[in-house]
Amino acid sequence: MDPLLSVDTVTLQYQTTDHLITATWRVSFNVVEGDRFVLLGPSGCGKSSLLKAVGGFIDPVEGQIRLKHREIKKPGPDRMMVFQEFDQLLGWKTVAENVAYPMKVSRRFQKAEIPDRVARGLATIGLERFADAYPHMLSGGMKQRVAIARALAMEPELLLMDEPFAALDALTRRAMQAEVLRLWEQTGVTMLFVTHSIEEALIIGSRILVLSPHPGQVRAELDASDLGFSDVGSRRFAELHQTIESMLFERQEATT
Ligand SMILES: Nc1ncnc2c1ncn2[C@@H]1O[C@H](COP(=O)(O)OP(=O)(O)OP(=O)(O)O)[C@@H](O)[C@H]1O
Repeated sequence: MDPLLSVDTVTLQYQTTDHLITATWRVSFNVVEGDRFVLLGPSGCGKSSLLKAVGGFIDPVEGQIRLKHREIKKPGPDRMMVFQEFDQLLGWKTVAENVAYPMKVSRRFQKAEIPDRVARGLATIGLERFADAYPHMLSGGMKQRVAIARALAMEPELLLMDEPFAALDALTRRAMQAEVLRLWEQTGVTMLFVTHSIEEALIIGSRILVLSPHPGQVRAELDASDLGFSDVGSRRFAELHQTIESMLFERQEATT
């Protein structure tokens, strides 16, 4: 299948005043339409940097990133990002205004269709009653649902999610994972999802790219499309969990 996103031998670096930091080293992977593609690896292995590069916020020093064969050079409304932080919503705008905002700014849709799109977006995440509420009135989980609805309302080619549930309590996190899977069933949106939780990767991901510690290099690409919520605790889930754990652990031991 023709890839929607192709990341080809991408090296990412940051130049600080004293150091040149290599975040990823020659990372390659392809994401096809409808994938729930997960980038998994320990803290500092360059997962967020890769997502930012796909978002068009940083340029590779080596290699290329292409969306539908076109090189990514800058951010665009075809790639919407959801972050970990609860403060990604605009605090002075209501929930409905927050969802409408990227649609207005990007002019991706006709002005007249925006209210209807906002209403549908809020209905899909069950927050229509909170359309006029302000972000400070919402729980962390609700804020993340609004951020996801806002991104999905743009009908992006690619939904980029950077540890979106890492700051939530365990129960809410579980509920949000189920919510994302439900939204994926509903919309079929292609997702690129960053996490350092093996369990989350196995629940959310149809494919999992395991990255080595800093600087991030591809360790393996695994198929987890047959695993979901109902498989947590199953033998296959435990085996794959163990396989990934030893990959990450072995590598860490080798570098310490
Ligand atoms: N703006 C920056 N300036 C300098 N170095 C940076 C910058 N952003 C990230 N780095 C460095 O690049 C490396 C990769 O960071 P990155 O945040 O992409 O990793 P990560 O896998 O997402 O980690 P985490 O799970 O902790 O968020 C790290 O060594 C980090 O310190």
